[in-house]
Amino acid sequence: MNEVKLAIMGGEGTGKSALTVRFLTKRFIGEYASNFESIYNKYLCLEGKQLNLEIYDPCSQSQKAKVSLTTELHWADGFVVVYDISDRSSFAFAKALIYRIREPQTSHCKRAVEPAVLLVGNKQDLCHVREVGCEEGQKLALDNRCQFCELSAAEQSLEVEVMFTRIVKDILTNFKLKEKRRPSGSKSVAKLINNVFGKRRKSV
Ligand SMILES: Nc1nc2c(ncn2[C@@H]2O[C@H](COP(=O)(O)OP(=O)(O)OP(=O)(O)O)[C@@H](O)[C@H]2O)c(=O)[nH]1
Repeated sequence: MNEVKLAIMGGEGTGKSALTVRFLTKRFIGEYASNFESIYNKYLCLEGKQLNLEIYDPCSQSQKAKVSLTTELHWADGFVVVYDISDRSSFAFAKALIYRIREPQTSHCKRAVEPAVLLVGNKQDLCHVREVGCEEGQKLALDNRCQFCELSAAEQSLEVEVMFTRIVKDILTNFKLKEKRRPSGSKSVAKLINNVFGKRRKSV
């Protein structure tokens, strides 16, 4: 069974828990305990594969501390980065998180394929007090090789499910890419060893 690890990141109060709980239970519960972090498990069947999806929902901490992301970058196969469309500062924080995730990978962890990222503008139901334009979110996502959507955890159960399915599919695509790269890598090492020892044998 494939293990898929997804981290839900974003500023305080952007709706990370609301999105996670909506996906897991199809319900919107107004308030969530925010002083502890959780890892949820969900079994899924996607593209004919059985998956064990682990979702990491961090507790609210100082935004400055969370932008380091060191543990998450090593743990997660993909990220959902959430901001609140009615709160510009949460968009600035989402931007900082995305820049951190997209930093040259070798500087913080070695990956064959960069992690999948989906940027989410949550609380679309508050569009009458919108502070972040939809096109700003789209541009940030496009510039940083991320998927993008706007939705409302409060009002849209189906959209939330589609959003999670999209990021999990992207992660599965990355797994396939990694698989493709691995055999060719080992082949070239084998070829190299063969070349070196083959030549030596010939010259004896
Ligand atoms: N109007 C509206 N409110 C929402 C939506 N999603 C979440 N909220 C509210 O926003 C507040 C914060 O939601 P949480 O899910 O606790 O946000 P969080 O990002 O997990 O918060 P922290 O863990 O404290 O960082 C709560 O009062 C939710 O009811 C939404 O789509 N629309």
